[in-house]
Order: sequence, then C-alpha cells, then structure tokens
Amino acid sequence: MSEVVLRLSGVSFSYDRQPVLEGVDLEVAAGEFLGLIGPNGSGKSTLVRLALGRLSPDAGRVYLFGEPVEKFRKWHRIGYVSQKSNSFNLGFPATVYEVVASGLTGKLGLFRRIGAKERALIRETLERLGLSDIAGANIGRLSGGQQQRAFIARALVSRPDLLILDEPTVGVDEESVERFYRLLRRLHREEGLSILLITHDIDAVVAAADRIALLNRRIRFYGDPREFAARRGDLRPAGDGCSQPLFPPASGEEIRV
Ligand SMILES: Nc1ncnc2c1ncn2[C@@H]1O[C@H](COP(=O)(O)OP(=O)(O)OP(=O)(O)O)[C@@H](O)[C@H]1O
Repeated sequence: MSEVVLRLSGVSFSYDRQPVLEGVDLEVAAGEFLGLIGPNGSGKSTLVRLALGRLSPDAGRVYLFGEPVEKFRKWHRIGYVSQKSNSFNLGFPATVYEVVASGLTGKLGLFRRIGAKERALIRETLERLGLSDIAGANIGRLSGGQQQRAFIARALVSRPDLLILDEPTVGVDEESVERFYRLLRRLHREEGLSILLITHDIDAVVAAADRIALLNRRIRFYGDPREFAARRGDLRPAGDGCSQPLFPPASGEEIRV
C-alpha cells in the first residue's frame, strides 16, 4: 500500500461560530498530485492551515506522513507556498539567493549556519528553476513570474516530499502560468513529488492533476479529473437541493470561480 502523505479524516472547523468546514475527508497519496478547487470563501485556505497544524479542528483528525499533525516535527518534508507569498514584504532588501536560502531554516534551525552542503542545495535549486542568472537580484525588483519561481524554489530547497501551493498563480502573467504548470508536471512525473495545489485555474489543474477535490464547506466532488470535467455543470454548491450549478460546463476557456 502506498504511503499517505496527508490525510484529513472527518474534519470540521468554525471561526467563532461560523462553520467553514464540515466532515471533510481528503488524502494525498505519496507521489499524487491533488488539485483542490472551490469558490471564494469555500474553506480552501482554512483546510491548508489545518493540514499544516496552524489551526486545530473542532472535530476529526489530521495526519502528516501517518503522524497526527500535533506531533509532527519533520517540517522540512513539506514545502509550502502561501497565498500571500507574492506580496511578501517586497520592500525588504533580500536577494533571490537569500529568499531561497531562508527555506532551509526549518531544516537547519534558526541559528545554524549554512555550510557547503546547503550552498550546493541552494545552487542546484536555483539552477532547476532557471533562477541562477538572477540569484543576486533584489526580489522586489523582479516580475511576478520570477518572484513566484523564487518562492517555489524556497519551498523546494529542503527537498520536501509534499509541496503545498495556495493559489500560486494569482498576479502572474500568462506565460509564467504556463511555465509554472510545466514545472509542476516535471516535479510530479519525473521526481515523484506529492503536490496539493489550490487554484482557480480549473482547466489547467484538471489537465495536470491525478485527482480533483471540489470544496464548498464539504467535499462536493472527489475523484478523477476527467469525471469532474464531464460533471462540472451538474455540481451544486449546497447539495442536491440547490438549483444553481457551481460551475458552468467547460467552454474551452479558463473559468474563474
Ligand atoms: N481568520 C479568520 N477569522 C474569521 N473568519 C475567517 C478567517 N479566515 C477566513 N475566514 C472566513 O472563512 C471562510 C473560508 O475562508 P478561506 O480563506 O478558507 O476560503 P478560500 O476558499 O481559501 O477562499 P479564497 O478562494 O477567496 O481564498 C470565509 O467566509 C472567510 O471569510
């Protein structure tokens, strides 16, 4: 049986008294690429915060690599690019190299210095993401696409087994978005990286992922991307009683939800 890198089992969560997630079951198997989609405010980022142990569920359990999240300590096994990375304190005078190096803090601890092994890891990661030529550039001066690659490089430098990306293509030009999906496919297919991608790029994620989860407080669909593509016009936001489909049928254009 293949390892499950992330499992949410019966997870419910409310902010104050407002329920945001109810009875969510979800897993990412080793080497799997799961696309998580859903309308604005449907609980996607909250699910990620629970998966990373930054919030505790009101009910249910979260496991990372088979361990309850509250006991999990091997954070270098997880690379995380948050929704806010692109607005990451861009006035801060950090170079691309320094941003990528900061991804090793979890592995090294805050006070251990970077040695030859770590420098090699950083160089290799910069190379892999096509950032070597701009390693010395100030992050604040780069294009959205270059910044995005720098944040992905920061998440990858500790050689994680699971990469979690929360809407990484927001504010990034079209060509960089295409390049981003090519990169994800390569990391997933050639390097066996497990990926949880939260996105509004439905067509792109349906084409790239192994499985799709559609969230709207509860999981509304969980399965094969081709089946999702065939059924997307029938999926309702609040179950069968609702007449409004959650997505229009595919039109060949990218549809934002
Ligand atoms: N810290 C918070 N305190 C109170 N309510 C919150 C907080 N964070 C999010 N919410 C609310 O919880 C609900 C789910 O938010 P969440 O950010 O998880 O959704 P999302 O699917 O990631 O949305 P989007 O696609 O817009 O990023 C929303 O109604 C949101 O307003």
